[in-house]
Amino acid sequence: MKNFLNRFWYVTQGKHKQIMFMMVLFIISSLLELIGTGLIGPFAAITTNPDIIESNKTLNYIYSLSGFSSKSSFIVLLSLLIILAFSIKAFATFVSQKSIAQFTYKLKGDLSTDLMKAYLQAPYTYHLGRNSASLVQSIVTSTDQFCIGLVLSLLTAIANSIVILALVSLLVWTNVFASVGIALILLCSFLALNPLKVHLAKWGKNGYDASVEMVRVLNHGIGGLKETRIIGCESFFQQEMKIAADRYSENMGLASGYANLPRYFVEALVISFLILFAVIFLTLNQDNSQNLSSIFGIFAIASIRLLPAMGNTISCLNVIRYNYHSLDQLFMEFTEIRTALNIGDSGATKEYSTPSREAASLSQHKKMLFFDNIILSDVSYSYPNSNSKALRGVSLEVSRGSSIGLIGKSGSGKTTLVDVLMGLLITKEGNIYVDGVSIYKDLEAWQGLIGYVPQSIFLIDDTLEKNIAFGVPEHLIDVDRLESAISAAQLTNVVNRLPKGIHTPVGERGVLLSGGQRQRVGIARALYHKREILVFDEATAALDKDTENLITEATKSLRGNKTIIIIAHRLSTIEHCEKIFQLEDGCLLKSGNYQEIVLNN
Ligand SMILES: Nc1ncnc2c1ncn2[C@@H]1O[C@H](COP(=O)(O)OP(=O)(O)OP(=O)(O)O)[C@@H](O)[C@H]1O
Repeated sequence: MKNFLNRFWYVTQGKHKQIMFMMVLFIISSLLELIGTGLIGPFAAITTNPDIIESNKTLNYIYSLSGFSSKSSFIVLLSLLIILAFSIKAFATFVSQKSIAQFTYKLKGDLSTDLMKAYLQAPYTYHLGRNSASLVQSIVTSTDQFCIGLVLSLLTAIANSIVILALVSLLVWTNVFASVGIALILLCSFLALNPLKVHLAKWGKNGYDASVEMVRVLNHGIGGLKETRIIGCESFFQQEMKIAADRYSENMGLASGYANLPRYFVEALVISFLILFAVIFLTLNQDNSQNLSSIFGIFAIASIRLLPAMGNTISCLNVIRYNYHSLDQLFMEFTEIRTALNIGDSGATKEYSTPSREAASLSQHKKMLFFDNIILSDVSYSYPNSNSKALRGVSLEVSRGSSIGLIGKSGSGKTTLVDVLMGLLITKEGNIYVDGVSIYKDLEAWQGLIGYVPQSIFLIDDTLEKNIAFGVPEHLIDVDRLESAISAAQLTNVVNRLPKGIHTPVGERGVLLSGGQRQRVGIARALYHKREILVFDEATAALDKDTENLITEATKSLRGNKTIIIIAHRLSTIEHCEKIFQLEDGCLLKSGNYQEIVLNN
């Protein structure tokens, strides 16, 4: 329980005041419920026999205080009080229920946004070890299960518990025997049904895992649709989806089906007890039917409100149980990410300011001064999950405005070197200087200088314009800058041929564009954001000769203006580079111009 509360408090940081406010609302509505229900019993007794007003001490005292001269006027007052209490109670309950609903849905929105922000800020190595399906599940499903399943149920259970407590106090005051009987029934039911909670938690967790699996299978099968079609392995993914979906439906079906069992069980027992109690009371107190009608008045109302409240609370507790893992999941996500953010990348010891990515537009990134050169000094790097070094003591210099090529066998460390250079991976050994200043002094400003064109460009399912001005809100897109980026990336003809020009949607992951066009969109994107340093990661490896030439032309035209770093498999793409660095097994093997490195070998 303590563990649950600690985690709950941790995950709902910043919402505690609202939770307290709702608690106060629940208490007020419960007190009104108590007053209203408490008045029904005496009211029933008085209407049956008005003489009770004089014979009952309390009623007689209130009657004399009220100053009414007739009992019928007093009964009218009593009925008005009851109507008033129930009306105010109905309003207070409505307000509290509304606040619960608004609070939980707002909480879901806030948690999803916080998670997204945290994932975006998390070190790159954090993502190397995570499956994107599990991140999607955390943002979409865990927050849903936590807020709608757990928090909503918890608040409803607390609200109901306050009502139950108030009504039970009323019952105890009315008839101890009946109340003790109900309490015993509840205790026995709890003990009998307790083992169910273990199963509910297990079913809930299995259902969640199965839904993560479903997203993973979907990503694999549909994400790689071309390969899936050509290889003809649709049935494999269908089968995988069926297994995950069956597991999901079986577990979630059991969890939600059995969550209501205790409710119906307890309701049946309490009703049976009340009927038996009435029969026994009548048999033993034949002469005291007025007292019985008063007791029954209270019991009837209490049953109308108490039984649903009890049943609802029990159901809520069970819903909490099968959604409990979502609290664990979110707690783990937030602690892991916060730890990762605090220690930086793979426990890096360098001090640097954590990039804050809150700028509305990437083009408004602050930038580091860069007039002279970039120097990598004795840089080594090991991936967190690996014992061997992917880079070993690499030192090199890149002058401003120059074009350099990185070559080497597969696995020699080219991508790692570029990732370290871009500040995605943080070195533990060595340093990187820009005009003599370490990039780790201000990584965000350093990254503000870099444009990255990977082999496989990530395109969003939106217009060409938004793909080029990636991350910039539509109303802030600079049309002139967009046009010159399109022209420099040799995309003008492509745009002219598109039915809606730059406003043409490119399809999911750019399926409506060819490989070479996608590549050039990547270049235009880097240019739009006015990056000084352009990094091409095997940008031309998968293209035909003509398209490759077009792209090489585009990069050539940038010579002198931009500093260009190209990872290349095709040596023809780096012919125009001033300097070529060859890597082998994480070390810099040699460097020189194209003649020295390529032609002479
Ligand atoms: N995420 C990772 N975790 C652990 N080791 C990795 C990771 N990524 C790469 N490596 C290892 O680091 C070394 C360098 O890999 P890198 O991708 O930088 O080579 P590369 O020269 O770019 O290869 P390619 O030309 O095939 O892309 C390889 O031994 C590789 O196995």
